[in-house]
Amino acid sequence: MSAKDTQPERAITSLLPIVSFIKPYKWVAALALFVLLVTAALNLSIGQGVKFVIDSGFIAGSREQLTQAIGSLVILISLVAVGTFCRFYLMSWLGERVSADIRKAVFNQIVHLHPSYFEENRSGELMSRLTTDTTLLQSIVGSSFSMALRSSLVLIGGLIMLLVTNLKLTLLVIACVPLTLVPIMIFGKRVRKLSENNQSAIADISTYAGEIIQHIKVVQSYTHEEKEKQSFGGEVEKAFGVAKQSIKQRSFLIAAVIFLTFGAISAMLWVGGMDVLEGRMTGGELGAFIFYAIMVATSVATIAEVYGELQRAAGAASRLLELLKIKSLIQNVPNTNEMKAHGETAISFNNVDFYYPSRPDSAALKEINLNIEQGKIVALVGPSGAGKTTLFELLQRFYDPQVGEIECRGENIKLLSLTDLRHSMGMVPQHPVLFSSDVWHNIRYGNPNASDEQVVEAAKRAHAHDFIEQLPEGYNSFLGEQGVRLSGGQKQRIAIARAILKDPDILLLDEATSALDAQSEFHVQAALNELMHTRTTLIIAHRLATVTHADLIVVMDKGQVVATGTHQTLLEESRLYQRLCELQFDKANPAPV
Ligand SMILES: Nc1ncnc2c1ncn2[C@@H]1O[C@H](COP(=O)(O)OP(=O)(O)OP(=O)(O)O)[C@@H](O)[C@H]1O
Repeated sequence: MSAKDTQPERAITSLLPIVSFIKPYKWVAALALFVLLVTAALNLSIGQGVKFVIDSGFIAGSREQLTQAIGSLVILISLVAVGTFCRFYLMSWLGERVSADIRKAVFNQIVHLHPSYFEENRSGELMSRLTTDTTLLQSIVGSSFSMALRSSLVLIGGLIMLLVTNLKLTLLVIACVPLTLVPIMIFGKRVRKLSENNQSAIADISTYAGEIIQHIKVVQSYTHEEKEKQSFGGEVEKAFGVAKQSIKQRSFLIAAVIFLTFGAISAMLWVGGMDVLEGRMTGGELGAFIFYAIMVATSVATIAEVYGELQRAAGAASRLLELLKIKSLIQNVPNTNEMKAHGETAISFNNVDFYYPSRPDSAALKEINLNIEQGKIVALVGPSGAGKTTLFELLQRFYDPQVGEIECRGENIKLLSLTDLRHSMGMVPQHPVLFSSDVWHNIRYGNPNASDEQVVEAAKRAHAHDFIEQLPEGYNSFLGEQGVRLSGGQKQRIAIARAILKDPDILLLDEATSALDAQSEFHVQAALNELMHTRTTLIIAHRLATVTHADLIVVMDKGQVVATGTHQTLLEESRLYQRLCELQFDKANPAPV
């Protein structure tokens, strides 16, 4: 979201929905508010203590009364200290608790969102919402809000006490209040706008750095280090520029408030001092008055400072709540149907047209009609960009087609529960994803309830057990980002073991054996054969040699199915298939007939 999208009037009110996150802890919040009220009252009563100390102690010249007055003051201050401890603890606890809950809610929301959402929104920006934005809210609930409330209470109480103590001086103070409010309004608004720009500039930085770190080898092999340093430097400087403007406005805000409030106090001291000299008020009254005036001034200053923070948090809150409001485009229907027991047709595509949301004008799939029988091996072949992967994406309901329907065992997949549908399918992608965790975790991802024995058994069937045993710590070795490096074929076999453990009815293979050497290919192919056994299998075949024995080969081109048949029939009937074969097979390596 850009700063432009946020309407100024949404400022503080956009924090309101946070209340629903505080609700579960309403007793903690109520107790914290009660303590806050009591300490604010106690704070104010210190002023009376000051008056008592001056008038009864110093002016009256009585040692006894001075001791008594100081004693009461110490008790008061002790109570304030205890109250402050409780307030601080409860409020901070609430802040941490609420931000933890918001973080969880945001993450829970993100994992269910439709994949196309992530194409439109950069991961760096989402990360910054999870971390920076929630941290801002934590400081709001945990401290800024209580500071604002406490200061408001002290401000009101202080003004009342001022009125009680001396009307004329109070009017002087009150006349100065609008003077302090004007800069708060002007600068506060600017601060809020700039802070939002700042947030999104920081999100840009982290996205940029994340991408470079992820692709560091490409950067180094093209020797683009200097260029990337410059570009990143540019991004950082841009963020600094925005931050600088924001700092300037905030500094102006604070300086103006301090100057104006303390200027007013000086004026008041002068007027009050004159009154004491002329006997119109006691020294204690002036002491108490100054005490209250300082409290009022600091409250106004605190509110001014916190107001800017509240505005920043309002931006964060509106971004987070916007994210929480997004409905996944892929949803379960209210009453999902049970997936039928095995039928003759495992999967069928009926007149399916599909356009990616980012390319609404060009069909990625057009008029797809396809029947895939139970237990058969079906290969999808065709030039790059033909729509093979897209077919897999639709099957798993990462996207829904705009026209036509897809059936799984005779049931429209939109009417099945997403969990049942995805449970029935196992995907082995071309570039398997490993998590930064050990081998156990990575294989067990296919079935979190699997025992160690079952994991090892799956690894053996995937021809992965031997190389896993040779890793530095065997099955306990860390894979993924920070872990040991695995070869493409090894990663593929871990992914196959994962799929074996999932034991799906329908297997989706994005075959990647073309990238492997003969030895790895042999192992991966053997593992795949083990996996395909007794299942309905769809293979995206990049190398025709591996699928010549498929029960059905589907030839795709430009989003359409242009021919279907066996290797032999297609060799006779499909020009495109012939051409693909000619490109891949030669005399030394002839096509099987
Ligand atoms: N997320 C996406 N958003 C927009 N267009 C996409 C997206 N993914 C794929 N496409 C486009 O859809 C078309 C089909 O792509 P798809 O990945 O299904 O082809 P493919 O046959 O699997 O190709 P390859 O063999 O190279 O993997 C292509 O034109 C591609 O550019």
